[in-house]
Amino acid sequence: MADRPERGRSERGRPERGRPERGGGGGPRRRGPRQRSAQRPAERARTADPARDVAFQTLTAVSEGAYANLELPRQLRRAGVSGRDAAFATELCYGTVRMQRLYDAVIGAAGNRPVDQIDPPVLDVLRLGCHQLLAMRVPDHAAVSATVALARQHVGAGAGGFVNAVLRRVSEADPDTWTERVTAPLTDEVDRLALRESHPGWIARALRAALVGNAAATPGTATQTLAALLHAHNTPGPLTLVARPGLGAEDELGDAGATPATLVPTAWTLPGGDPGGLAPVRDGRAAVQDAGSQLVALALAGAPLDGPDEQWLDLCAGPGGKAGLLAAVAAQRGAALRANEVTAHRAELVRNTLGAVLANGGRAEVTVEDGREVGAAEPDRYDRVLVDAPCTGLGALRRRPEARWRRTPQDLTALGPPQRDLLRSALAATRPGGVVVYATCSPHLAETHFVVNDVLKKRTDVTLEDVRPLLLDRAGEPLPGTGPGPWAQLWSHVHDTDSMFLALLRKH
Ligand SMILES: C[S@@+](CC[C@H](N)C(=O)[O-])C[C@H]1O[C@@H](n2cnc3c(N)ncnc32)[C@H](O)[C@@H]1O
Repeated sequence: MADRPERGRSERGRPERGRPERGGGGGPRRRGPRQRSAQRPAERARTADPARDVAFQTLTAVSEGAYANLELPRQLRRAGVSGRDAAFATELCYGTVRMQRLYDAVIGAAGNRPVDQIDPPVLDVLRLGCHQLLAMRVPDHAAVSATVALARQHVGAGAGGFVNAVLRRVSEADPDTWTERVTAPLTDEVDRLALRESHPGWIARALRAALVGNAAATPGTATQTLAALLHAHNTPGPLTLVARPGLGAEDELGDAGATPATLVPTAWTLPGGDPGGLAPVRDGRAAVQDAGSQLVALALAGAPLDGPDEQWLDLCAGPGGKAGLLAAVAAQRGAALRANEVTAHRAELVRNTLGAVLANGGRAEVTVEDGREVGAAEPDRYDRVLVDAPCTGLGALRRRPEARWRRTPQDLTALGPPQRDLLRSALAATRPGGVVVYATCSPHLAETHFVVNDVLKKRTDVTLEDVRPLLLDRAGEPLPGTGPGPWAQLWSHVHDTDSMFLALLRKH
């Protein structure tokens, strides 16, 4: 059993972890006076507890290229860890991966050596120790001794001694002092902020440009707003479900304790627990889906249209989240959805997602083709087309803890041409009078404004329309804070969604 105090009770006046103040951008939590371990080394555990072991094994797999959101459930199952221990392992693992850059700076200072001179497994153990000491409500003595046990079990007694020495030094100062100490040498304000909130500098600068470019901040307020956005990436988001319309999931979600989200008509918020255990999720009438993604699908479905409204296309559909919602709405209107995906195994996921709509009499088919060729193969055919383009995912960093360390500026160079080609193909596949929604789960200007502007350059047959009136909350009111138009940018720190971008184009 992992050591932690009762839920909701703050240790030594520490704020509730995982729910830091918004907008403060304060990095790790502020804490009261330190506790020292009364344990002698001989009394310390020699093997790690299962929850910390799961976090360590997951971290090791993530360092080797695994995705935390896929690896962690596997490790939890393997170790038979569930309930509160699973929640502890999840926070420890996700938080450690997210805050890695800051913790490495702290470890380097406390260990008096650069982290690239520390063996990777020892470094992983130290990072886990830092997260317990600086951001979780784990008493210092428990954090140190349990983490030393982890080092002994997985690396050896010598590593245990080193981990003990470094973590004891870490425990001698509070989180704010450490943050101040390691960021002080940096002279640039954005660099300091990036380290404090544990993001690569290039991502922090790109997000700052996106905030200004979408009028979500002025050059004068950009750094403060950026602090709120980066901080949101380090804060677990709500557990949001979609109730696919017309499939009767709503009552069951309500019975299971979910509440209707105000932001989107189809969204429900689950206070906790395993959504996979709910019957409507198991049979595909509902699913876990970010509210921003739901808004994108509903915006496409809600765009006004003259003439026929029968053929809908999702050009890049895998793994099928938006296709699932589109198919349900299309079925209510007697329209058919074609969900296309270039990767066969992702197309299979789309097929699974569409099962519930098909079983209910909806019309949807899944195709496996390069979306860049669909426009030439089927010109002027579709009434509504979604291009949810492959992108860096810089708007979904809070849901993908390791993504910020994997992405590079070169990804933007590689993604630019297919993003443009897919949008061109979508326009070719759209009938005159039909609409295309171009969307990304990234606010990076190179994947959003620049793509749409480039494709529209020299084209007189396509107009960019204001998409903001199509972003309606549950009460039917337009969402505030999405920018000056005509496109819209959602923000994690404002809307509590992924930072999705969407633009509405109409072909004439
Ligand atoms: C952002 S994801 C789409 C997410 C999806 N709409 C959802 O809501 O679940 C982009 C998808 O585009 C696919 N893709 C990449 N290049 C493609 C291409 N040339 N043609 C079709 N799909 C492509 C990727 O495999 C990936 O599944």
